[in-house]
Amino acid sequence: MLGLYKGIGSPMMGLTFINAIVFGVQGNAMRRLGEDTPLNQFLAGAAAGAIQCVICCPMELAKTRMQLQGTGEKKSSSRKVYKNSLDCLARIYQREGLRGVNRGMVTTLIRETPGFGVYFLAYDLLTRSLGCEPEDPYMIPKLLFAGGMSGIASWLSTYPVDVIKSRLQADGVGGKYQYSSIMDCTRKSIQREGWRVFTRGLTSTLLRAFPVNAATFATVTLFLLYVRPDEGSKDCEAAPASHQAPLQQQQAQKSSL
Ligand SMILES: NC(=[NH2+])NCCC[C@H](N)C(=O)O
Repeated sequence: MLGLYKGIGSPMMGLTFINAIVFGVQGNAMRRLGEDTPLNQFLAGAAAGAIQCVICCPMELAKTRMQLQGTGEKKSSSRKVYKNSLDCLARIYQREGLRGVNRGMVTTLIRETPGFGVYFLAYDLLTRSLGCEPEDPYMIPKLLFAGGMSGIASWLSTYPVDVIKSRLQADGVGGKYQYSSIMDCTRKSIQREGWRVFTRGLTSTLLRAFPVNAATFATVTLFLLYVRPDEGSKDCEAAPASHQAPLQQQQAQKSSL
Protein backbone atom coordinates (compact mmCIF):
# COMPACT_ATOMS: atom_id res chain seq x y z
CA MET A 1 0.00 0.00 0.00
CA LEU A 2 2.84 2.39 0.89
CA GLY A 3 4.16 1.85 -2.62
CA LEU A 4 1.34 4.07 -3.85
CA TYR A 5 2.96 6.97 -2.00
CA LYS A 6 6.45 6.59 -3.48
CA GLY A 7 7.80 9.97 -4.49
CA ILE A 8 5.15 11.97 -2.59
CA GLY A 9 7.81 13.99 -0.76
CA SER A 10 8.81 15.94 -3.82
CA PRO A 11 5.37 17.30 -4.80
CA MET A 12 4.50 17.92 -1.15
CA MET A 13 7.56 20.15 -0.76
CA GLY A 14 7.32 21.72 -4.20
CA LEU A 15 3.60 22.46 -4.60
CA THR A 16 3.56 25.02 -1.77
CA PHE A 17 6.19 27.10 -3.55
CA ILE A 18 4.72 26.41 -6.98
CA ASN A 19 1.24 27.65 -6.04
CA ALA A 20 2.71 30.70 -4.30
CA ILE A 21 4.66 31.54 -7.48
CA VAL A 22 1.74 30.76 -9.81
CA PHE A 23 -0.88 32.92 -8.10
CA GLY A 24 1.60 35.67 -7.26
CA VAL A 25 2.92 35.94 -10.82
CA GLN A 26 -0.57 35.68 -12.36
CA GLY A 27 -1.97 38.42 -10.11
CA ASN A 28 0.96 40.76 -10.75
CA ALA A 29 0.88 40.04 -14.48
CA MET A 30 -2.82 40.89 -14.60
CA ARG A 31 -2.17 44.18 -12.81
CA ARG A 32 0.62 45.00 -15.27
CA LEU A 33 -1.49 44.03 -18.28
CA GLY A 34 -4.13 46.44 -16.97
CA GLU A 35 -7.25 45.24 -18.79
CA ASP A 36 -9.15 42.16 -17.58
CA THR A 37 -9.70 40.44 -20.94
CA PRO A 38 -9.70 36.72 -21.84
CA LEU A 39 -6.43 37.16 -23.74
CA ASN A 40 -4.77 38.81 -20.73
CA GLN A 41 -6.07 36.04 -18.46
CA PHE A 42 -4.40 33.52 -20.77
CA LEU A 43 -1.15 35.52 -21.03
CA ALA A 44 -0.89 36.09 -17.27
CA GLY A 45 -1.49 32.38 -16.65
CA ALA A 46 1.05 31.41 -19.29
CA ALA A 47 3.66 33.66 -17.69
CA ALA A 48 3.01 32.04 -14.31
CA GLY A 49 3.20 28.58 -15.86
CA ALA A 50 6.53 29.31 -17.51
CA ILE A 51 8.14 30.76 -14.37
CA GLN A 52 7.04 27.98 -12.03
CA CYS A 53 8.81 25.42 -14.26
CA VAL A 54 12.00 26.31 -12.40
CA ILE A 55 10.61 24.33 -9.46
CA CYS A 56 8.10 22.08 -11.24
CA CYS A 57 10.63 20.35 -13.52
CA PRO A 58 13.13 19.20 -10.85
CA MET A 59 10.21 18.37 -8.56
CA GLU A 60 8.63 16.07 -11.15
CA LEU A 61 12.03 14.58 -12.05
CA ALA A 62 12.57 13.59 -8.42
CA LYS A 63 9.02 12.25 -8.16
CA THR A 64 9.46 10.17 -11.32
CA ARG A 65 12.83 8.76 -10.24
CA MET A 66 11.56 7.93 -6.73
CA GLN A 67 8.50 6.19 -8.20
CA LEU A 68 10.66 4.13 -10.56
CA GLN A 69 13.40 3.36 -8.02
CA GLY A 70 13.92 -0.38 -7.77
CA THR A 71 12.19 -1.12 -11.08
CA GLY A 72 15.27 -1.07 -13.32
CA GLU A 73 16.39 -4.06 -15.33
CA LYS A 74 19.99 -4.11 -14.09
CA LYS A 75 20.39 -5.66 -10.62
CA SER A 76 22.61 -2.77 -9.54
CA SER A 77 19.84 -0.29 -10.25
CA SER A 78 17.11 -2.24 -8.51
CA ARG A 79 18.48 -1.55 -4.99
CA LYS A 80 17.22 1.54 -3.20
CA VAL A 81 19.63 4.36 -4.15
CA TYR A 82 17.76 7.47 -3.06
CA LYS A 83 16.87 8.09 0.59
CA ASN A 84 14.33 10.81 -0.32
CA SER A 85 13.49 13.37 -3.02
CA LEU A 86 16.18 15.88 -1.97
CA ASP A 87 18.78 13.10 -1.87
CA CYS A 88 17.57 12.06 -5.33
CA LEU A 89 18.12 15.55 -6.76
CA ALA A 90 21.47 15.90 -4.98
CA ARG A 91 22.74 12.62 -6.49
CA ILE A 92 21.49 13.55 -9.94
CA TYR A 93 23.27 16.91 -9.61
CA GLN A 94 26.51 15.19 -8.48
CA ARG A 95 26.33 12.78 -11.45
CA GLU A 96 24.91 14.99 -14.19
CA GLY A 97 25.15 18.61 -12.97
CA LEU A 98 22.44 21.25 -13.55
CA ARG A 99 21.65 19.71 -16.94
CA GLY A 100 20.70 16.48 -15.20
CA VAL A 101 18.52 18.21 -12.59
CA ASN A 102 16.71 20.09 -15.36
CA ARG A 103 16.11 17.04 -17.52
CA GLY A 104 12.72 17.49 -19.20
CA MET A 105 12.74 21.28 -18.77
CA VAL A 106 11.90 22.03 -22.44
CA THR A 107 8.90 19.69 -22.47
CA THR A 108 7.84 21.01 -19.07
CA LEU A 109 7.87 24.56 -20.47
CA ILE A 110 5.96 23.42 -23.58
CA ARG A 111 3.37 21.75 -21.32
CA GLU A 112 3.05 24.32 -18.55
CA THR A 113 3.09 27.63 -20.47
CA PRO A 114 -0.09 27.03 -22.51
CA GLY A 115 -1.40 24.66 -19.84
CA PHE A 116 -1.53 27.40 -17.21
CA GLY A 117 -2.87 29.88 -19.76
CA VAL A 118 -5.83 27.56 -20.32
CA TYR A 119 -6.01 26.97 -16.55
CA PHE A 120 -6.64 30.60 -15.67
CA LEU A 121 -8.66 31.46 -18.78
CA ALA A 122 -11.03 28.55 -18.16
CA TYR A 123 -11.46 29.54 -14.51
CA ASP A 124 -12.16 33.15 -15.46
CA LEU A 125 -14.73 32.25 -18.10
CA LEU A 126 -16.44 29.63 -15.90
CA THR A 127 -16.68 31.83 -12.81
CA ARG A 128 -18.08 34.69 -14.89
CA SER A 129 -20.63 32.51 -16.65
CA LEU A 130 -21.67 30.84 -13.35
CA GLY A 131 -21.97 34.24 -11.66
CA CYS A 132 -19.71 33.66 -8.64
CA GLU A 133 -20.75 36.59 -6.48
CA PRO A 134 -19.91 36.84 -2.75
CA GLU A 135 -23.62 37.17 -1.91
CA ASP A 136 -24.47 34.05 -3.91
CA PRO A 137 -25.42 31.19 -1.51
CA TYR A 138 -24.05 28.75 -4.05
CA MET A 139 -20.76 30.57 -4.57
CA ILE A 140 -18.54 27.93 -2.98
CA PRO A 141 -19.95 24.97 -4.97
CA LYS A 142 -19.65 27.10 -8.11
CA LEU A 143 -16.01 27.96 -7.30
CA LEU A 144 -15.23 24.29 -6.65
CA PHE A 145 -16.85 23.24 -9.93
CA ALA A 146 -15.12 25.99 -11.91
CA GLY A 147 -11.74 25.18 -10.35
CA GLY A 148 -12.07 21.46 -10.96
CA MET A 149 -13.15 21.89 -14.57
CA SER A 150 -10.32 24.37 -15.15
CA GLY A 151 -7.81 21.80 -13.92
CA ILE A 152 -9.30 19.20 -16.27
CA ALA A 153 -9.30 21.63 -19.22
CA SER A 154 -5.70 22.51 -18.47
CA TRP A 155 -4.47 18.91 -18.39
CA LEU A 156 -6.49 17.95 -21.47
CA SER A 157 -4.96 20.84 -23.41
CA THR A 158 -1.36 19.66 -23.02
CA TYR A 159 -1.51 16.02 -21.92
CA PRO A 160 0.41 14.54 -24.89
CA VAL A 161 3.38 16.73 -23.94
CA ASP A 162 3.18 15.40 -20.38
CA VAL A 163 3.51 11.82 -21.70
CA ILE A 164 6.72 12.72 -23.53
CA LYS A 165 8.05 14.76 -20.60
CA SER A 166 7.52 11.86 -18.20
CA ARG A 167 9.29 9.40 -20.54
CA LEU A 168 12.26 11.71 -20.94
CA GLN A 169 12.54 12.15 -17.18
CA ALA A 170 12.31 8.39 -16.65
CA ASP A 171 14.85 7.64 -19.38
CA GLY A 172 18.01 6.03 -18.07
CA VAL A 173 16.42 4.42 -15.00
CA GLY A 174 17.91 0.94 -14.98
CA GLY A 175 20.95 2.19 -16.80
CA LYS A 176 19.55 2.08 -20.34
CA TYR A 177 18.91 5.33 -22.26
CA GLN A 178 16.32 4.97 -25.03
CA TYR A 179 15.82 8.51 -26.33
CA SER A 180 18.19 11.05 -27.87
CA SER A 181 15.75 13.96 -28.08
CA ILE A 182 12.12 15.06 -27.70
CA MET A 183 11.39 14.18 -31.33
CA ASP A 184 13.14 10.81 -30.97
CA CYS A 185 11.02 10.01 -27.90
CA THR A 186 7.85 11.13 -29.71
CA ARG A 187 8.65 9.14 -32.84
CA LYS A 188 9.58 5.93 -30.97
CA SER A 189 6.53 6.18 -28.71
CA ILE A 190 4.16 6.47 -31.68
CA GLN A 191 5.96 3.71 -33.62
CA ARG A 192 5.80 1.26 -30.67
CA GLU A 193 2.39 2.09 -29.21
CA GLY A 194 0.44 4.09 -31.76
CA TRP A 195 -1.26 7.46 -31.19
CA ARG A 196 -3.11 6.10 -28.17
CA VAL A 197 0.19 6.45 -26.30
CA PHE A 198 -0.77 10.08 -25.71
CA THR A 199 -3.77 9.06 -23.59
CA ARG A 200 -1.85 6.72 -21.28
CA GLY A 201 -2.52 7.68 -17.66
CA LEU A 202 -5.03 10.36 -18.71
CA THR A 203 -7.93 8.98 -16.66
CA SER A 204 -5.98 8.96 -13.38
CA THR A 205 -4.62 12.43 -14.17
CA LEU A 206 -8.12 13.83 -14.69
CA LEU A 207 -9.49 12.04 -11.61
CA ARG A 208 -6.77 13.78 -9.62
CA ALA A 209 -7.01 17.14 -11.41
CA PHE A 210 -10.63 17.88 -10.50
CA PRO A 211 -10.46 17.74 -6.68
CA VAL A 212 -6.95 19.20 -6.47
CA ASN A 213 -7.79 22.24 -8.57
CA ALA A 214 -11.30 22.63 -7.17
CA ALA A 215 -9.73 23.00 -3.73
CA THR A 216 -6.85 25.18 -4.97
CA PHE A 217 -8.93 27.74 -6.85
CA ALA A 218 -11.74 27.88 -4.27
CA THR A 219 -9.23 28.38 -1.44
CA VAL A 220 -7.32 31.13 -3.25
CA THR A 221 -10.51 32.92 -4.34
CA LEU A 222 -12.09 32.83 -0.87
CA PHE A 223 -8.81 33.92 0.71
CA LEU A 224 -8.56 36.90 -1.66
CA LEU A 225 -12.18 37.83 -0.94
CA TYR A 226 -11.40 37.68 2.79
CA VAL A 227 -8.25 39.80 2.68
CA ARG A 228 -9.58 42.26 0.07
CA PRO A 229 -13.32 42.52 0.80
CA ASP A 230 -13.64 46.12 -0.40
CA GLU A 231 -11.95 45.37 -3.75
CA GLY A 232 -14.12 42.32 -4.27
CA SER A 233 -11.69 40.01 -5.92
CA LYS A 234 -10.81 42.22 -8.83
CA ASP A 235 -7.14 42.62 -9.65
CA CYS A 236 -7.51 45.04 -12.47
CA GLU A 237 -10.12 47.11 -14.29
CA ALA A 238 -12.24 45.36 -16.90
CA ALA A 239 -11.76 46.79 -20.40
CA PRO A 240 -13.99 49.92 -20.77
CA ALA A 241 -17.40 48.85 -22.14
CA SER A 242 -16.98 51.01 -25.25
CA HIS A 243 -13.81 49.09 -26.17
CA GLN A 244 -15.07 45.68 -25.19
CA ALA A 245 -15.68 43.02 -27.81
CA PRO A 246 -19.10 41.24 -27.52
CA LEU A 247 -17.59 38.44 -25.42
CA GLN A 248 -15.97 40.93 -23.08
CA GLN A 249 -19.23 42.91 -22.70
CA GLN A 250 -20.72 39.78 -21.15
CA GLN A 251 -17.75 39.74 -18.82
CA ALA A 252 -18.20 43.18 -17.31
CA GLN A 253 -18.68 41.13 -14.14
CA LYS A 254 -15.66 40.99 -11.85
CA SER A 255 -12.97 38.42 -12.31
CA SER A 256 -12.83 35.93 -9.44
CA LEU A 257 -9.10 36.22 -8.87
N1 LIG B 1 0.15 21.06 -16.52
C1 LIG B 1 -0.96 21.66 -16.18
N2 LIG B 1 -2.05 21.37 -16.83
N3 LIG B 1 -0.92 22.50 -15.16
C2 LIG B 1 -2.13 23.23 -14.70
C3 LIG B 1 -2.65 22.59 -13.47
C4 LIG B 1 -1.64 22.69 -12.36
C5 LIG B 1 -2.14 22.18 -11.01
N4 LIG B 1 -1.25 22.65 -9.96
C6 LIG B 1 -2.21 20.63 -11.01
O1 LIG B 1 -1.29 20.03 -10.52
O2 LIG B 1 -3.17 20.06 -11.51
